[in-house]
Amino acid sequence: MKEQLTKVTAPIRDKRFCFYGAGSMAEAILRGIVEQGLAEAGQVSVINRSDDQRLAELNSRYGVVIPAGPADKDRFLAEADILFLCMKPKDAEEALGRLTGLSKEGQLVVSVIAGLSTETIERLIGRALPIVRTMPNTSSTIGLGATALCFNGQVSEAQQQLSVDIFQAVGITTIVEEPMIDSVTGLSGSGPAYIYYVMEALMQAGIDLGLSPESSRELTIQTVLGAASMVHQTGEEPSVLRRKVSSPNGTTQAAIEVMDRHDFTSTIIKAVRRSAERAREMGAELERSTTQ
Ligand SMILES: NC(=O)C1=CN([C@@H]2O[C@H](COP(=O)(O)OP(=O)(O)OC[C@H]3O[C@@H](n4cnc5c(N)ncnc54)[C@H](O)[C@@H]3O)[C@@H](O)[C@H]2O)C=CC1
Ligand SMILES: O=C(O)[C@@H]1CCC=N1
Repeated sequence: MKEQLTKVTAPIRDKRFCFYGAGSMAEAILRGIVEQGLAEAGQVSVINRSDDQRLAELNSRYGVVIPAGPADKDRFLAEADILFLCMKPKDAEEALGRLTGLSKEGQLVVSVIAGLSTETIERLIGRALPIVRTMPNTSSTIGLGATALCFNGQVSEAQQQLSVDIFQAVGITTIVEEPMIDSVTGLSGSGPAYIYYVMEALMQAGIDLGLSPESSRELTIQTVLGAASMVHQTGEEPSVLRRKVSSPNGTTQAAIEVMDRHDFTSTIIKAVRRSAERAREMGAELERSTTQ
């Protein structure tokens, strides 16, 4: 893996961005672009299938451009210099089919769709285009996202840098080879949900032990925030920090022994592997269903 440490340097003033799909990932990224000053809101358009209220909401929050009617949707798609594919995998075939005949030479396509390969995107659109496949996560919403990117052969160096700049506006970025995107999906794409799941369990445990729901919630949040920040700020390995919490024959050791007896580590590893495998399956299903 090659780390990308480049931070956003200059605003992009000469490009039009279009978000095709207006859900949580689209909002996370467009918010970063606008609020970090990477582009003016007037350079960013967003379209979805049918929920006009959702588009109005995005317009009022960030000032981004929304369509006045169906003709605008096609115009935004056709005129975009950078087109973000932000629909669910199940909607990709229909949505990408609409781009055939609309997409223009050299238009940069940036996909966040889990499982969908650059090759399948190119085939569904029906022409050779520069395509960036990414796997961000929902923490992009608050600028703490983790995004992996890979590029097909048509993406120029300037377009690679531009893509990195965009995702740097909402967190950290890493460039990987395309097969690794599925692994990233298993780790950091789905990862926030694993941590939320652990938090749900911790909160429940606190309540079971007699704490109020409010106290249990606050203590859980601060514990997770503090632990992640400790790893980040001290640079120490989690295993080292864990040992510092664990006194011999003390309370932490007693808890970890319970986790070990229930295969905590191997359960997490299996879960991440299954998520990555599911991403591959989803890609293969899409490939199969769209070539029949
Ligand atoms: N939610 C997450 O944690 C992550 C999601 N992803 C990927 O991001 C993509 C989007 O996910 P979410 O934002 O969570 O989904 P979402 O369900 O919140 O949003 C999907 C959007 O696509 C639009 N859409 C669907 N079909 C369309 C069509 N034919 N034309 C125009 N718009 C259409 C919908 O109207 C909706 O606005 C998915 O492919 C997912 O794999 C990637 C990383 C993390
Ligand atoms: O669950 C999913 O399929 C998407 C991809 C990564 C996170 N959420």
